[in-house]
Amino acid sequence: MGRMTFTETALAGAFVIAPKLFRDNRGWFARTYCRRDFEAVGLVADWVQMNHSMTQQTGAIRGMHYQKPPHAEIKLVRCVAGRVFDVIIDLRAGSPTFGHWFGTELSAENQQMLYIPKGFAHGFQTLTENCELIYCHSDYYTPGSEGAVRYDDPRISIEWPLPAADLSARDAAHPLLDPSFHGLTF
Ligand SMILES: Cc1cn([C@H]2C[C@H](O)[C@@H](COP(=O)(O)OP(=O)(O)O[C@H]3O[C@@H](C)C(=O)[C@@H](O)[C@H]3O)O2)c(=O)[nH]c1=O
Repeated sequence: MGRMTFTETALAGAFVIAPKLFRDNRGWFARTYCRRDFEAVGLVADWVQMNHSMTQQTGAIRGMHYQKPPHAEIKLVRCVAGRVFDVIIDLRAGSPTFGHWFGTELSAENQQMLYIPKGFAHGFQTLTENCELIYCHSDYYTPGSEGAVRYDDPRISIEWPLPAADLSARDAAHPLLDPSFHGLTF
């Protein structure tokens, strides 16, 4: 049976997932989600929405986004064209890694996915032109519940691989984290 491999990151509950590619003369086939396989490692999510984005320019950053409770969501992210540096920030109140970030390369070539639990902000920087990401979400898009951390917030200090380019006006203008912010509680 072709199982994907799950590797927990330094941020507990967040996993890099590598699907097994079944290669043959035509190309390959891969299972990208299986409730049974996910449940076997304790990951339980009911996906209610899927999103797809395309980002043209190399170096572009989208993020760092989350939805506030009660609309906090689990996300599963995969890159299906190009290469991105995908980043999450642990914003869970009381987490031993609160405020820490983790980044990993997701690409159409490595077909890896990032499983992002509730309580994390997420974003990415494109490493090539024309990057496409596909997301599964466990909650509905709820505009009034959006939260964000600015990509260059000094309290987090994400090391982006390239100079930042082509942010949305909204992403460029997120306020810095308030010193009184001690995380999201559920
Ligand atoms: C996320 C989202 C956006 N939209 C609309 C709002 C807006 O007019 C347009 C573009 O939205 P944004 O500028 O928020 O797109 P973007 O900056 O790509 O937002 C995404 O960023 C990455 C990092 C994530 O993690 C995603 O969950 C999502 O927040 O699409 C929806 O209708 N449904 C959705 O689920």
